[in-house]
Amino acid sequence: MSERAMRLCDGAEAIRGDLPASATRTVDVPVEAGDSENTSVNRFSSLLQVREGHAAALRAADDWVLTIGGDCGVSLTAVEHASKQHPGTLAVVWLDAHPDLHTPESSPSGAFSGMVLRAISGEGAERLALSPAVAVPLERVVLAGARDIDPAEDALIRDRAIPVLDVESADFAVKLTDAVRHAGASAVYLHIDLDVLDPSALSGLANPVPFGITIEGLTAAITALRAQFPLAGATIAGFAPVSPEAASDDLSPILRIIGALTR
Ligand SMILES: NC(=[NH2+])NCCC[C@H](N)C(=O)O
Repeated sequence: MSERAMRLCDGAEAIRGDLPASATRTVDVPVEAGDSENTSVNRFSSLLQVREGHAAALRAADDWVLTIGGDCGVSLTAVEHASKQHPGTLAVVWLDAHPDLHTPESSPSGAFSGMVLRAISGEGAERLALSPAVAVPLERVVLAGARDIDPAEDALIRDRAIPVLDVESADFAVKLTDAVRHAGASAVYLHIDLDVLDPSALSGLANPVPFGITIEGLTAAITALRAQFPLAGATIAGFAPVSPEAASDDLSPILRIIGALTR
């Protein structure tokens, strides 16, 4: 396993340790890197395998589900599940330093984590992109906190007029609820890559990007959204602590985010 993958596993495990065991299910991720199967997507075979295990775990759920990653890729199957409960009316709010809007062809890295939102919209990566019945089209996507944007993503954002909200703006929470309402959604899926946070808020970020949101700003935005829209599901991804000690220092801010989602 790569060092990055190991840190993401340790991070998920650390969060799990603080959650009620009866409400938690674990989806195993293969330790071997997996094969690209002649696609331009790294670890393609492993992604399909995790997708299957994740879908099976979600089928057993009878309420909305909080998926803890891992990297952002976990939102693919999680949003698919939520979209089945809200066909044609789900909005996705992508709180992330990255838009993750690549196709395999435009991706600079081949990492699926940089393609997952495009796949959720039903475009891009073949055999991973959601089918038309459950895809959430880009008209119902709101980006918040994206500030590490590749040129191909920037072109798509302009071309399809996808809203990109500045998390440092004083009325961020109001702009966010307005944007979701404008998308005509009746329920919202909240994807949170922890790198949406300012690097000063959390030490366990794989790729910290300056000028992110504070914990207070993030929890206030979550609370504002939940006051106006039913939550269809949520993801917390990208927790990559360098050591178990470092992980425990970060748990209190992460538990505050989980509190805002569930309380
Ligand atoms: N959500 C994330 N951490 N995404 C990382 C994506 C980085 C870069 N844009 C890529 O596609 O490789």
